[in-house]
Amino acid sequence: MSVYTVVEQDDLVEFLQDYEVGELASFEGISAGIENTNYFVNTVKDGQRQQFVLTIFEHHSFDELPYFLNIMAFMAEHEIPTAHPVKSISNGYLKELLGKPAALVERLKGGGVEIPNEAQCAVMGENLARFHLAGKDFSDFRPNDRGLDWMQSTINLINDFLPKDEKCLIEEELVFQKAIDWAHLPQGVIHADLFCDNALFSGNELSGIIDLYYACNAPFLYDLAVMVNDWCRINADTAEAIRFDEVKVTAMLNAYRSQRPLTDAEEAAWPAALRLAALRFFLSRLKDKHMPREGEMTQIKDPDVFKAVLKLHRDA
Ligand SMILES: Nc1ncnc2c1ncn2[C@@H]1O[C@H](COP(=O)(O)OP(=O)(O)OP(=O)(O)O)[C@@H](O)[C@H]1O
Ligand SMILES: N[C@@H](CCO)C(=O)O
Repeated sequence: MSVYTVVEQDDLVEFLQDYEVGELASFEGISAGIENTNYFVNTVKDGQRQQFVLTIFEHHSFDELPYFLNIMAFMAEHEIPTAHPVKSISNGYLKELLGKPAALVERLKGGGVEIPNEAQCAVMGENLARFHLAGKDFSDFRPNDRGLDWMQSTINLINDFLPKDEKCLIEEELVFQKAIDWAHLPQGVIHADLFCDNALFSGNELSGIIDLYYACNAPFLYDLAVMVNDWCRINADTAEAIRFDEVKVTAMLNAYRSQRPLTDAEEAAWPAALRLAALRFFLSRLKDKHMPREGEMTQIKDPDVFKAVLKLHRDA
């Protein structure tokens, strides 16, 4: 259960007094998710039930959160399905609760998908392109803090924990990636972590994209590769047997291209983007495994999945 910060009824009643959301009716901790504390919060305003998600940020500082909350609001206002944060009376979207940064956001309908179908992959491709296009009018800038510099410092940090084959694989891949001209590909606001557990669906309808807390400015193509690597994978009992479902890959790419055609340079860089996206999550999962943060839930995300994905793309 990922409720690191326990909220009592009195705390919440007091917190909600700074919002125009009516009276607290009920609340309940959310077990999914590993980074933050999340609660479903139900209120009643003018006789109408209203539903929200309260997030207490366990790792972000007060300074970095306005960027993410502003993107969520911006995207929701530009008809990209995302959860709109709720403005408090005194301090905009960001508040403090029990000494930590906290925000109340609109609760979206639907649930996560475990094995996405072809139609859902297409919906995600289309909506990611719309997200990228809408972001062109978003004026704030945030560099990618999971880019090549982070990858290099992460491998330096975890080097001693890794078997030789993993070290070689990562080091070789970093040399390859550093030689790619990423800076000249189309860039803008990207989600950067759009895995299956960060989108809520009702049937084949996308109700919303969540967890925008890695959003940053980076090449659009990389964002698409992050998504293909998670949504279009066919998992197997062993990581070595992982494959890709080419029907889903094609559905996702074509739906993306229907909204924002890829440039020739992007088409050429696609195999490298798939590798870069695999490397990023291989490294973060290795770091979480070998150097877990203190107090973090140990819901291990398997690094071997992305090791296998990286090797698959390198061999392709
Ligand atoms: N706006 C929302 N509407 C409905 N449900 C939500 C919303 N935001 C989060 N949830 C639910 O809460 C769960 C946890 O949220 P989330 O994935 O953002 O967790 P986290 O700990 O903040 O991040 P991470 O996934 O990186 O660990 C989601 O799986 C989803 O079920
Ligand atoms: N989506 C990431 C975790 C959150 O960033 C992963 O599956 O490794």
